[in-house]
Formats: sequence, structure tokens, C-alpha cells
Amino acid sequence: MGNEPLFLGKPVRPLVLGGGSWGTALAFHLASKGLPVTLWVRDETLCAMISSDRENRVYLPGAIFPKSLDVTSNIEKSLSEASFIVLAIPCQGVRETMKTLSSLGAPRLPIVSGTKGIEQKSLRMVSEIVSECYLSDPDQYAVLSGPSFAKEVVRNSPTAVVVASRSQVMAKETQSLFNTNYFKVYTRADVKGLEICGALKNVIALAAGISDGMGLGANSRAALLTRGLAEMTRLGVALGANATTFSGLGGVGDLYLTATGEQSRNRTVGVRLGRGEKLEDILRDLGQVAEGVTTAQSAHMLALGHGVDLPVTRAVYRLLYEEASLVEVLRDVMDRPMKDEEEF
Ligand SMILES: NC(=O)C1=CN([C@@H]2O[C@H](COP(=O)(O)OP(=O)(O)OC[C@H]3O[C@@H](n4cnc5c(N)ncnc54)[C@H](OP(=O)(O)O)[C@@H]3O)[C@@H](O)[C@H]2O)C=CC1
Ligand SMILES: O=C(CO)COP(=O)(O)O
Repeated sequence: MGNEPLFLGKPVRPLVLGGGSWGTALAFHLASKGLPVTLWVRDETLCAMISSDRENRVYLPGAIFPKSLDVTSNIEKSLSEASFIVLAIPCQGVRETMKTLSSLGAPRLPIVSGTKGIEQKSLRMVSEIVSECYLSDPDQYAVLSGPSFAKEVVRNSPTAVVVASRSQVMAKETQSLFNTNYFKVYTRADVKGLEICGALKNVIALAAGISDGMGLGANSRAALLTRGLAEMTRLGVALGANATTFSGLGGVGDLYLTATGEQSRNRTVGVRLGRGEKLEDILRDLGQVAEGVTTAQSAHMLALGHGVDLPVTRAVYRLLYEEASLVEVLRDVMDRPMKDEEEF
């Protein structure tokens, strides 16, 4: 008992919310360190299957759960036993989940978020939704992001990510908690920048996939990644983020992974769109979230509201939400006025 690891002064009892690939991978990762982890899965049938198989065969087949990983669909009981929350629910479900937690009346717990996206309609980042609906103290919030496919994390492939929190203590303690010799965790202070990186890189990955699906070639993909990074940075800086965050693991690192890695759901959606398939058919086959689809709309609206030019995001938005054709959006991007590369 005396040597029990602590997180912010309390015994480590993580409650991971989200029984998809990322929630399962993060729960697996922490439990592999011997920590007593509870994974909350909203669907009772899936929860029972996972519990008897000791494996999430729907979302992350092949990762056999360590002994200390427990699964539940009872959020109330698991919340009362937890000392902090790891959030791994798709962005559009975060508000509803935070409201549910608040309604249970249990003490508010610190949150480490692995969710990437921007809420539609409200155009809020995850940190903002959490602070509106659940946590009043932003120092109890951290975001964990960076190039990290769930499947590779549970295979112990060497991976490097970054944790950002307004509080240095929260950042450092989260770093120590998640760090292993195959999962290297860096820290930074720029929560907003890291959240914008994680959200926007999915939209640019969709664009890169579209370009590849159309067969446009390696030049086009490189141009999209580079100009995509420039527009991610432009939006971030306009919203008060630090430009250097965009050249780190959560920015260029995750952008590169998602836009070029075959495992990416966002890239896959893009490739199939680029081949002329319908979005609804692609999403039905995928059966998992591709956050870039909703974020394309949120980011486009956010950019309009702040007077920021996001041509690649606008192209993806027009294709997904305005029924523009592939030829039209390509022309929009290529027919823009000539400018200096350094022009912001
Ligand atoms: N997978 C990855 O490699 C990585 C993912 N991420 C991010 O993590 C987040 C989660 O993604 P991921 O796990 O991959 O997604 P998946 O599509 O694999 O799984 C989503 C999970 O969330 C559940 N869910 C959906 N909506 C709600 C809701 N409103 N309340 C509660 N649970 C809900 C689903 O439940 P049900 O089955 O009942 O629908 C499912 O268990 C995303 O923001 C993603 O970008 C970040 C880094 C890596
Ligand atoms: O965010 C991710 C890896 O860092 C996962 O990307 P996809 O959601 O495109 O699979």
C-alpha cells in the first residue's frame, strides 16, 4: 500500500471512457503497467462480450487484456471508484457524456483527453466542452495527442506522443503515468494548439486521401501536407495557440501519420471519396469514427468566423457538405491567386 503509485496525490484508478479502438488501447496501455484500470463501454452487449473474451474483438482484435483491466457498462459505479478519467469518446459525444457525469453528483475528477475534433454547431474544442459541462478547474485537464495508431500502441511499437496542460503538475504527472520505454511522452503547455492540431490534421488527411484516391500523385500529396500544415497553424495562431506546437508531434507528426498511414480511418475515407464513392457507403463500411468528416464543417465555420483562410479545409467541406464535385474543389484550390509562401 505504501508504494502504491499516486496521480495528483491519489491512488491511480483510471476510468477510461469509450470502448472503441482508442479507449481500448489506452486502457490496455495503462493496465499493462499493472495499474487497476476500468474501461467503460456504453453498449451492454459489447461490454459482456469483451468481458468474457478478454479482448475487444469489434474495435481492437488481438489485444488480450491484462489481468488488471476491468470492463463495465455501469458508469455510475465505475465513476465512484475512479481517481481520474481518460476520455476516448468521439468528439460529438463528449458533451452528452460530460453532462451524464455531472448529473451523477460524484466529485469531479481530473481528465486526460485523447479525443480529437471540434464540436459541430458550438465550434468548441474538447477542453471547452469539458469546462462548460464538467470541470471548472482547467488545471485538472490535459490533452494527450500525437501520432499513435491504436493497433500499434497495443503492439508496443515505439511511439512518441505529447501531453499538454495549463498546469505543469498535471502535464508532468500525466507524462509519468503514460510513459513507458515504448510509449514516450513529451509535455507542453499549449492545450488549445494541441487540440487544434489533433482536430485539423484529420481534415488534411482526408484531403491527402482524396488526392491519392484521384490518382493525382506524390507531388500533390506533398503540397497538400505542407499547405495543410500552414493553414492548421494559421487557424491556431488566430485562436491564440503557439505556432511551435504545429511543428511538434501533435502537429506535423500526427499529420504525417494520418495522411500517409494506411491504418488511418480519415485517410481511408478520403481515398474512397477520391475514387468517387459515396460518403454514406464509406462510413457504413468503416464502422468507426473518422473525426475529419465532422471537423471539416466545424473548422470551416470557425475559420469563417475568425476571418482565416483555410483553402484545403474549405475544399473538403465543399465536397462533403455542398455536393461540390472533385473537379470543382481541385480547381478552387489550384486557381487561387499567386502569393508569397511566407504570407500568413
Ligand atoms: N483509434 C486511434 O488510433 C486513435 C483515436 N483517437 C481519437 O479517439 C477518439 C475515439 O476514437 P476511436 O476510439 O478510435 O473511435 P471508434 O470509432 O473506434 O470507437 C468509438 C467508441 O466510442 C463510443 N461512443 C460513440 N459515441 C459515444 C457517446 N456519445 N457516448 C459514449 N460512447 C460513445 C462507441 O460506442 P458504440 O460502439 O456503442 O457506438 C465506441 O465504443 C476520436 O476522437 C479519435 O480521433 C486518437 C488517437 C488515436
Ligand atoms: O489520430 C490517429 C492517430 O494519431 C488516428 O487517425 P484516424 O482516426 O484517421 O485513424
